[in-house]
Amino acid sequence: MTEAALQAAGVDSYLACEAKQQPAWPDQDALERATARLREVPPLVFAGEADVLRGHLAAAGRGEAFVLQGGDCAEIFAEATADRIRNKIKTILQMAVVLTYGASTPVIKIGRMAGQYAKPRSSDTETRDGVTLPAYRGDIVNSFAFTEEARVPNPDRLLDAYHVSASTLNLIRAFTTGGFADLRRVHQWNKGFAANPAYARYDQMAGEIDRAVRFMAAAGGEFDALRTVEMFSSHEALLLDYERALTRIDSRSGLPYDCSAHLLWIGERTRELDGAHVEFMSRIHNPIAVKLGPTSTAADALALSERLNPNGIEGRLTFVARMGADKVRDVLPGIVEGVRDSGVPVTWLTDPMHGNTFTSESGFKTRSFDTILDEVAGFFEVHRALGTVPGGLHVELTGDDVTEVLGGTEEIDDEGLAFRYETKVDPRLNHQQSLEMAFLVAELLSARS
Ligand SMILES: O=C[C@H](O)[C@H](O)COP(=O)(O)O
Ligand SMILES: C=C(OP(=O)(O)O)C(=O)O
Ligand SMILES: [Mn+2]
Repeated sequence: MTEAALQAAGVDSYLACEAKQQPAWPDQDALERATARLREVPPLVFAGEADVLRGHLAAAGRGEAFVLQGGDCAEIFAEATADRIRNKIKTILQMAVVLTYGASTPVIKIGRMAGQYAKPRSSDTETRDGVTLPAYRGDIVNSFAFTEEARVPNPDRLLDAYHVSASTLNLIRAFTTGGFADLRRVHQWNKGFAANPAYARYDQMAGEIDRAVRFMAAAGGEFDALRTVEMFSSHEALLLDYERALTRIDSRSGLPYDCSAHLLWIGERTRELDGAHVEFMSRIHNPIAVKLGPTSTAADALALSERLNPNGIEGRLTFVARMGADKVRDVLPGIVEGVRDSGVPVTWLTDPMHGNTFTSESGFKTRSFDTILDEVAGFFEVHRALGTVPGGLHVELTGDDVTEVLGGTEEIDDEGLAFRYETKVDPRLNHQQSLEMAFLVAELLSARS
């Protein structure tokens, strides 16, 4: 019955389109067994939650809130531990406090978490010391270990991804509603970190918040809203076998939702208008995002809006600009202007990470903190000049003290990258750099209106 309803809703139409960046599964029977099972498992999110997020994204598009979307480039099964998940949540919560308090703006918190397991790659292969193997495509497909066996796409990993996502999401829900995220613990979130200017600044702000909260409590205020935090999940909807298998008919509306996450996005490498990703996403009713890189045009953006949001529903479509600091001021204005003039509702985020990646002299894939900030500043400048709304920030970050991005007040240099470089794909802001970025974005945001 449900399968019939899904098919009637057209969720398989993408099968007729070219799907880029999909693994070549060697064992089709194993793939079918895995997806058949995934079609039966409970959904990870409820369609009603996705609707709530759509409403929040609409508010961000109007400038009434600000989106903070962050997490790993690629989540790793073995790293889905309580400590690491807690550190990531804590980082997002701390950044959100800085933004909310610093810019007096509600912050919508979205993790690149609980499903960010599939990676598009520039090359299908990787060569090390003269040995060439299939590229690592994320834990949902194969393993990072550099052996022939590890790199074979294994459909059992789809089920692993579902289960690890479920346990991650469970912990996110527990932490954000069970007391950990209570604003009266704002000081504790900063404990245990070494002395550093960003932490000192945070501590001072936490002190002010603490006093305000105590004052309101003494004055008899109601605090339920401060005890829990709303946090949403998101990932790139890259692996269509997985996304389709987790699509369900919403019992309230009879409409299909991809219940693998609240928000799904289409990446820069798979946003062709006639491609399978756009076709699939046009059929589901979650809020969705599309990355726009430096080769995008206003015509591309408008065509995507027509395909993905033909009814002009506010909050349905978010564009994530990832132009590069050297291009954002030249390329983005024409696109934002075209969208503005057409009147279609779009929420604009900046991803200042993906257009600013390079290989350091010592051979690490990295980004520089100042360049990342420069792209964020450029994004705000473009919107200010056009009278449009810079609606949020999309970043790759971790709650751990890794050394993957150059710069910041710790002044991580090329030599320093080797100290704790852990990412399997792209370099992430560490905890301290994330907080530092939040303070700088809070200043830009305060000047938004
Ligand atoms: O996360 C984004 C992409 O998957 C990543 O930047 C691609 O990296 P590659 O160029 O190393 O394949
Ligand atoms: C693959 C990613 O980005 P993009 O599609 O913008 O390159 C990503 O967000 O990790
Ligand atoms: Mn990435």
